[in-house]
Amino acid sequence: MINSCTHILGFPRIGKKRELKKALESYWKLEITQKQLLEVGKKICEENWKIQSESNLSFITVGDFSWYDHVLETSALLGVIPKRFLESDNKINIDTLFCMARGQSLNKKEHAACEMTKWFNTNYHYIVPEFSKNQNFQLTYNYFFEQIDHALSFNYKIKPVLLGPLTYLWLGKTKGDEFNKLNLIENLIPIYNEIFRKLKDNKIEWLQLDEPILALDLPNEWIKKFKFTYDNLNFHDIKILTTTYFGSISENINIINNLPVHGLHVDLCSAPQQIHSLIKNFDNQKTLSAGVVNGRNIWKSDYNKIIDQLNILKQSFSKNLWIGSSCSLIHSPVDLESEQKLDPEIKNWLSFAKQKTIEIKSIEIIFNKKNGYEKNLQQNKFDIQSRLISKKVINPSVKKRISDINPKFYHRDSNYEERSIKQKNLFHLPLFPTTTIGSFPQTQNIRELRKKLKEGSISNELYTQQIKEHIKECITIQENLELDVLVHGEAERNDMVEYFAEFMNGFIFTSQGWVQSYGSRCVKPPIIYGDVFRAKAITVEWAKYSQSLTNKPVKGMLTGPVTILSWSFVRDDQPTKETALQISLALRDEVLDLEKAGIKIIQIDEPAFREALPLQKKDWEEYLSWSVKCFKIASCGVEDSTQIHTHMCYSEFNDIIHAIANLDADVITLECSRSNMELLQAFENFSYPNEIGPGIYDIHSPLIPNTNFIVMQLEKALQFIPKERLWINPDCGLKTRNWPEVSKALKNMTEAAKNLRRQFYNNSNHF
Ligand SMILES: Nc1nc2c(c(=O)[nH]1)N[C@@H](CNc1ccc(C(=O)N[C@@H](CCC(=O)N[C@@H](CCC(=O)N[C@@H](CCC(=O)O)C(=O)O)C(=O)O)C(=O)O)cc1)CN2
Ligand code: MET
Ligand SMILES: [Zn+2]
Repeated sequence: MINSCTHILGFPRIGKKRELKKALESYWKLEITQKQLLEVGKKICEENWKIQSESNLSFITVGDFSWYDHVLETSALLGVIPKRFLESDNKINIDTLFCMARGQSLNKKEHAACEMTKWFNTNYHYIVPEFSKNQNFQLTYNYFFEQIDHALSFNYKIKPVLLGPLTYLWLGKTKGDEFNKLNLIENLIPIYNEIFRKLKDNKIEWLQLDEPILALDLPNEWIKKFKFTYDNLNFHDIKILTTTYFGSISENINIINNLPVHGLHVDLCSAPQQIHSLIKNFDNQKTLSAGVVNGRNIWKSDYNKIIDQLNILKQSFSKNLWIGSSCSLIHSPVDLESEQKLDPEIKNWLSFAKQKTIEIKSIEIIFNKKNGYEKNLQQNKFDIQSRLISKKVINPSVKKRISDINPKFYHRDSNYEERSIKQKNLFHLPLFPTTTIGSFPQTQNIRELRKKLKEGSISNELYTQQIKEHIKECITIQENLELDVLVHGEAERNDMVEYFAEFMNGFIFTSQGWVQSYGSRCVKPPIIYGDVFRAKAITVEWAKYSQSLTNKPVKGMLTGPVTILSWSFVRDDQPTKETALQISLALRDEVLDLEKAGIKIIQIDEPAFREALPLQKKDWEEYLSWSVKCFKIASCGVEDSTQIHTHMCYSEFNDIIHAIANLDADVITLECSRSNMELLQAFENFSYPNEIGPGIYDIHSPLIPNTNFIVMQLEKALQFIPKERLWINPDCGLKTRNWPEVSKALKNMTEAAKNLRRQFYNNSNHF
């Protein structure tokens, strides 16, 4: 019989009821002790291992838990702690991690948080390792080994997981001096060897070493370093499973064959076509782990399809063919059984992390025709079929509208130069107009109101009235701060994607389907199961009300099509771009309704625009062609004088600057404060034609930027952006901050704007 070990690449660590989130936030507020926090973490690990053990997986995956982020956890393990976060005794503990992630403002000096960015093409964010030129690596933080001891105390057969050395380096950034971080590999190898030795002491048989960068278009020097690195690693007889995910490794297969590792994991969900090159080229003496259960969506696996794939692989990999999840399950919600209110028909099509773990074992049973397999297979066939024939999915009138789209839908009447003149005459904004990105603090008070509305303990009328009070206060505060373009603050929104989805047909919502976004912050991605359309106006009443409170322009605030799509669980029964077009039309309806209601500035956020870019360049053009078109379908129906803003964050924009320009938004506001305005270089090199508001302070940290700092940031920005086209704003929405922080920070921001205007007015003949 085939040795088909079963395993997952990682399990969600937030807990079934977001226990970790709650514990972390209480700990940061000093409401619980560190001991209590550690206890919560321990319980979650135990629960996760129990799920894997009860599913009879061959291995229990250990080391996937982290307090804030697994890359940060790896930095701590390897001793990559920027000096500013080190105490005099050089000791590190979980508080060090939290300071790095959130910025340090203890009783001493304030230190900026480490940079945070998107994990490959997902909505998960990791803390970017910071390397100094003579970076010293050392094992100083023991938590990885503590997890292993903890798991071993239950006598589980475990498979620890660790980020591989090259992927770890790839994810980091050099700070200070410019140097090639790849050269650090030589210092890093001994530390990994020390880790392997310690694992050997624990009698570990297999180690999962994640090298997902093998699925990217890697520069040659990085490819070459794989052989060198792995030849110099001393695994101490531990078997290494090199894990890849989110794409195909076809291009790098020969490199992988030559590495002294014992197995390879591939993601057959994101890149099923690589199966052919694996059969042709992958060394069949090694173990192949087939990632067949999709960690990135919530649909029940189609066992028949998967068994077909496994049967193809069996012909070549008859000895060691493992069955696993495509990637870590951190990207899917924890447990479908927590959902009590889902439409039972649709619920039967779904599978969350716990169910996926069970699916992996079922697939193994079917594949090896073990006792009772037929019943399992029959039931699955029936469930898959029920979705295919369901009347809930298809809507002919949506299909008709899509076929009616013509080029007029995606072009503004005039080009930016002409539009900008009309807009300047309409708004009379000062030089360096100040604005914010949209959301203001989502206070406990606001969330409780919504909770009560959901439970039915307050009426819709009362809810609306109370939210209006919050909006009013928010507008007053912005007027007092002398901001130029106001927002309503998004108090009525649970989340920028979930909120819009709730008003569109074709979506359903979970009540506990949380997925970690960063640190303690989670999102509850909506599920797109059918054709999407907007039944009625979504934001118009709120926008009209907000605009009625002030003479300054209030931006209408929408989430863009690519972002709604990317931050939802999407259909796998039609091309993604088809779903994207449907969402674009729904948003176009909303944009036009806002304009009709007298809203003259409309922001369409696309923070996921870059994240959704395929990982391999060969797929970029196809993506960019439909994603740009979708944004334009949503935005281009308006008059020249209506100003379209967009906002993007947490990404590197350099490589897609052309596509960003093609969106033809009148104004773009960007996150770039944690990366110190670096990315503006691209906007200068390319001479980005429209207006830009580079985020001038980091809203994800509780630290308050002072006026001098902001002026400095603006001066940096002015090196890249002409003064006539520079806006001033924070780098993202303010919903995670509290009011005292926001008021102080924005006060300093508007002060900085005034300082700068004074400088320019003094130097100019016009004033
Ligand atoms: N979908 C999405 N992805 C994104 C972002 C985003 O905004 N949305 N932004 C970037 C990441 N940034 C993020 C910033 C903040 C939060 C965030 O604050 N999430 C909230 C949950 C937001 C939410 O849905 N809130 C619900 C409330 C859900 C809730 O916790 N309710 C409590 C009760 C209320 C209370 O007592 O606090 C409960 O049910 O127990 C609402 O407002 O209605 C959290 O983790 O705390 C998430 C991501 C990139 N990806
Ligand atoms: C993650 S981008 C956030 C944009 C949204 N308008 C906000 O201010 O929260
Ligand atoms: Zn943002």
